[in-house]
Amino acid sequence: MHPALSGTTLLIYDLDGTLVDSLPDLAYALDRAFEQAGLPPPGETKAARWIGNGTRMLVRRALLDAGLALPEVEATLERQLARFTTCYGERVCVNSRLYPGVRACLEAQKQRGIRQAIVTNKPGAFIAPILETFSIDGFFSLTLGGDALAEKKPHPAPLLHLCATLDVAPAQALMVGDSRNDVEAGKRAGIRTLAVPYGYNHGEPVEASQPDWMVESLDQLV
Ligand SMILES: O=C(O)COP(=O)(O)O
Ligand SMILES: [Mg+2]
Repeated sequence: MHPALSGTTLLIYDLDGTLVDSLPDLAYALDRAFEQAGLPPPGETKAARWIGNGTRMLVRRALLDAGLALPEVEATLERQLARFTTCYGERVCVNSRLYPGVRACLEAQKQRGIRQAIVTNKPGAFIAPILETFSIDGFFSLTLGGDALAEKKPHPAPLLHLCATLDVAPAQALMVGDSRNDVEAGKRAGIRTLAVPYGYNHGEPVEASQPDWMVESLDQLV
């Protein structure tokens, strides 16, 4: 058994970039929303660097990249976010994929009796359609979206809220994520952290955040 699992009674997964490669559908929706606004579609490569702090931040970063001045960004942000939300809602999980090893990892923890949960910065409404598409919704005791609380990762509040709700001490939980937001949130919550290198971390290696462990894929937790 991987050493990160010893003493662990709750695995908290990040969603985008950790369990699911959601970039194709996120980028598609962003491109369509920008076309509707008469702006150039940013494309997948750029979108990959902007994912991680929720959809409002994704759209905000894209508007800034399109060359809009700050007051213009602030003035159009809500309308552009609404366009994006509609486009994404229509096609949440068409070209998204589960990463290799995810299903086996979920099965293995279930067998071990380790509870599993999701804390994502993406809005909660999008979680269920994605989990249902891959038939993995039954593995999780609880899921928490980025709009559930006032604070998002890297703030520790969502992780602490989840632990309190499930009555698990932070020291018995393990945060599994792809980005500095996950590692920082875990550290600030007193939760051990494990990171995967294949997701979206603003174009930087997640090792720089010094997670307690790195694994190439979640197969290593089987
Ligand atoms: O929607 C995002 O920006 C990222 O979501 P995540 O927290 O699941 O990586
Ligand atoms: Mg992520």
